[in-house]
Amino acid sequence: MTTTSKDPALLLEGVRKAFPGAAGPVAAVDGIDLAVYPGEIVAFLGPNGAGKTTTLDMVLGLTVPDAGTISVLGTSPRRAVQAGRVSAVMQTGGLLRDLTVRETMTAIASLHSAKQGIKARHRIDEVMERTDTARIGSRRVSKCSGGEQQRLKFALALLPDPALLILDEPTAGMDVNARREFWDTMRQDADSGRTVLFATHYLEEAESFAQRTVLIGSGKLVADGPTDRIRAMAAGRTVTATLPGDPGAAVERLKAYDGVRQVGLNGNRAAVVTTESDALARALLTEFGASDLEISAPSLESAFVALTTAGSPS
Ligand SMILES: Nc1ncnc2c1ncn2[C@@H]1O[C@H](COP(=O)(O)OP(=O)(O)OP(=O)(O)O)[C@@H](O)[C@H]1O
Repeated sequence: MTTTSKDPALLLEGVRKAFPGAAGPVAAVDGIDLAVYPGEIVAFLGPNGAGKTTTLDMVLGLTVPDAGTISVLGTSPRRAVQAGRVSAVMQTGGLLRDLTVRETMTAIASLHSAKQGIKARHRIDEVMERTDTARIGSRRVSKCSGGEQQRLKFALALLPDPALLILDEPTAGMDVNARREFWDTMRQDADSGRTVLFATHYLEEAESFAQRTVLIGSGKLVADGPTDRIRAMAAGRTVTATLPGDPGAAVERLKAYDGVRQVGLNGNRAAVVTTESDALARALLTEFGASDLEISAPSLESAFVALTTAGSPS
């Protein structure tokens, strides 16, 4: 099948995947629709267990969806991987500890199919320069730091010059410096027009690298849009206050305020998740006669939970 620049590089429609659990099947991915277009760099952001890895495994043809369809560069995930058009840096997947960095590159290049292999072998030097692995070419993998090993995996993924690159938490376990170095390398590659989808726990990584962020929680898409907009949603604060009179009626009024994402009530105490905490605090004090007001910044994790349970924002 031929593709045009308007065709998505990646298309997921109604994708579902469940795993057996003690109390019956657990939906790891619960009906995901997603289109990623050529040249886009998209962060797949979500807390632990959100379904990121399961989704990426299906995109790479490592597992098959229970329902729904996935098209990668106009073909099936498996075919796209076999043709070297999509490659990945995954969390698991080991390197051979006794080989040097350069030997690893050469060995993997020779594993590509005949046509791909010639192309990959010709790219070794260029890719090693680009990923800053050339200077550690003669180092044994076992002597490389976690960050260096991750850069080597990245270099291996670039060997077939894939149109689509999938990264599953590529900086997991790296310290701040190694993480920054990794993203600097990635950024240099980004100009090449490659489509990139990367899973991360870190909002900062989404912010510094992706124009678009897809937020996932409990196997469902919670939000999808420009990263700065997602940031504003996740950066909401919780304003807690005691309400006089009939708190039930106040809850309905509070929901109508700008920036309010969720309103909870415990007795007379209301907890409001909002992106406009100053304005809401002012209104609570002046218009609602509220008292004992507190404003807290939730962790990213709890912001995700609030967003997930607040329903899908537009
Ligand atoms: N092979 C499996 N068998 C049973 N349950 C699984 C399996 N793989 C994933 N799960 C469950 O599916 C859900 C989604 O897991 P997944 O690894 O996709 O999430 P994630 O967003 O990648 O999380 P993390 O950020 O921790 O890697 C979790 O509840 C997980 O426990």
